[in-house]
Amino acid sequence: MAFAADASARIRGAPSVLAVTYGAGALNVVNAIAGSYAEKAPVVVVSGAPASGERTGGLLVHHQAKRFDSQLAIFREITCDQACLDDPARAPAEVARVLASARRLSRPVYLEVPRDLFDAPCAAIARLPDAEPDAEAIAACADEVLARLAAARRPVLMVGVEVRRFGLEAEVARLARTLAIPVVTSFLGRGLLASSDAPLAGTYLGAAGDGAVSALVEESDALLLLGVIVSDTNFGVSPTRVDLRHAIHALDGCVRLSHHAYPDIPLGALVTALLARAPRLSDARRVETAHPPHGLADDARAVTPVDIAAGINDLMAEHGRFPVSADVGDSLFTGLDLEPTDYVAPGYYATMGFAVPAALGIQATTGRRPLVLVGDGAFQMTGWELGHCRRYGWDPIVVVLNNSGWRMLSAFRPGARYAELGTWDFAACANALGGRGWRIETRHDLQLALGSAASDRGQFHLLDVRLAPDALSETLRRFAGARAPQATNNAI
Ligand SMILES: Cc1ncc(Cc2c([C@H](C)O)sc(CCOP(=O)(O)OP(=O)(O)O)c2C)c(N)n1
Repeated sequence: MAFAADASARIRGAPSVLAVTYGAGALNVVNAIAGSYAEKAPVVVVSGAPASGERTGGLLVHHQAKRFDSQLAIFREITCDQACLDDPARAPAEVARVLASARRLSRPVYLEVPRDLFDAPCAAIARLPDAEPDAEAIAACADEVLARLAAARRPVLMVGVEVRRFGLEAEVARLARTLAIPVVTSFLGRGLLASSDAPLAGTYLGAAGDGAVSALVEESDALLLLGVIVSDTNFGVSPTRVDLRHAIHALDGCVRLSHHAYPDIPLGALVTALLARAPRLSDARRVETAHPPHGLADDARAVTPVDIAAGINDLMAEHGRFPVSADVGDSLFTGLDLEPTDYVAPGYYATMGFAVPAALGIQATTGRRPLVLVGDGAFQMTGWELGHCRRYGWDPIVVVLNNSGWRMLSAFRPGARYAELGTWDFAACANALGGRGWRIETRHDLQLALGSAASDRGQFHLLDVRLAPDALSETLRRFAGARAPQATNNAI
């Protein structure tokens, strides 16, 4: 359920809490929290630990892997702040410090509580005030950024995940409108500014994306990256296409310009300073990008990923926007063909198993009915969490892209036998888990199942969509084509 806590933090834009048991529980969430760290989801991990006296009793304690502090050492690597609350007198200040780090950096944190101290009395925990940034440094930084943009012939703004994590979308849309320079989103920032009138040109996917958007970014002589994680997936597998020496990169509270940097510049303070002095630099208009697919055909033809996107877009046009959680593999790329909606997906850390528990976290903490896009391989890992739905009244609509294998891997290495999974009958399993299962063979089946699921509340619906092994999304085809011929096993 660590993915559930992660998705809840993402979609609410606020920290979530994950309580785990020492050892087997805490170490079981390491992969998910590593993904939270990589993609800046502020999850507060609270773990039990051996009682103070047990550490000197001479016995190994059940769940202990190596040393008593091995777990803390592991979580130091995947959280931005930590505390072991073994002294009630110091605990309030330590918890306040750790929670302030989670808010300031939008990254996971770790609290460990010896089991004999869980109900030890201690003083109230005061919320630490946000640190005051240096106004002079921020002004100097904003002036230099704007001077760079004004001197450029082709300035471009790219917005990324931190704009969402720090709730800056409205301010950044205003900044984009004021500067009137072209704006694109990174892969992880997809959906940002979608409902604004900012001069948005689309989502940058490098060699795998829209050629006009890629040209805008790659030919820019002043690329302002606001809150963008510079990774291979965000830069379309080919970082060499973008010369970051000409870029201005604001991430993790630091602004880098070519070969120098301004430390301690919170993104919100930078955006405010830019807004206060931004001139109109161009006359860019919103670019009408290719409209997401609609109009799922009602016929007996086999389903393809673009049909799934069209069917979901039709459904949202009729029933309103669902929050969507997508897993890695072609689910992630099919999600790019959806109309803009709240969308959580591990687009950079790219772990499998995220989407189903993420959907449960969304419904548990927002009350909204989610829609899930997940491959058969990823469903095999965590799809069984759907068994919790009946007890809590959750009713996600789960679309399984069942192509009988790890198609994202075989797209890069055709014929790889390790990618073959056989065909599992997830529809039959759904009924046993307390939901309604649909075996989808044709586009008619898909249209019927989506409409029925949307009209039936109170139970989850699992649409087991049978796809041909070579039925890939256009984006995955381009991604696979974009990689060098000696593609590695690890797709992204
Ligand atoms: C926990 C885990 N293990 C392995 C991987 C590597 C991997 C991918 C990453 C990206 O390297 S994509 C992928 C296949 C996913 O199969 P499925 O869910 O059926 O989706 P599809 O058939 O659409 O590919 C794997 C195994 C991963 N991302 N996460």
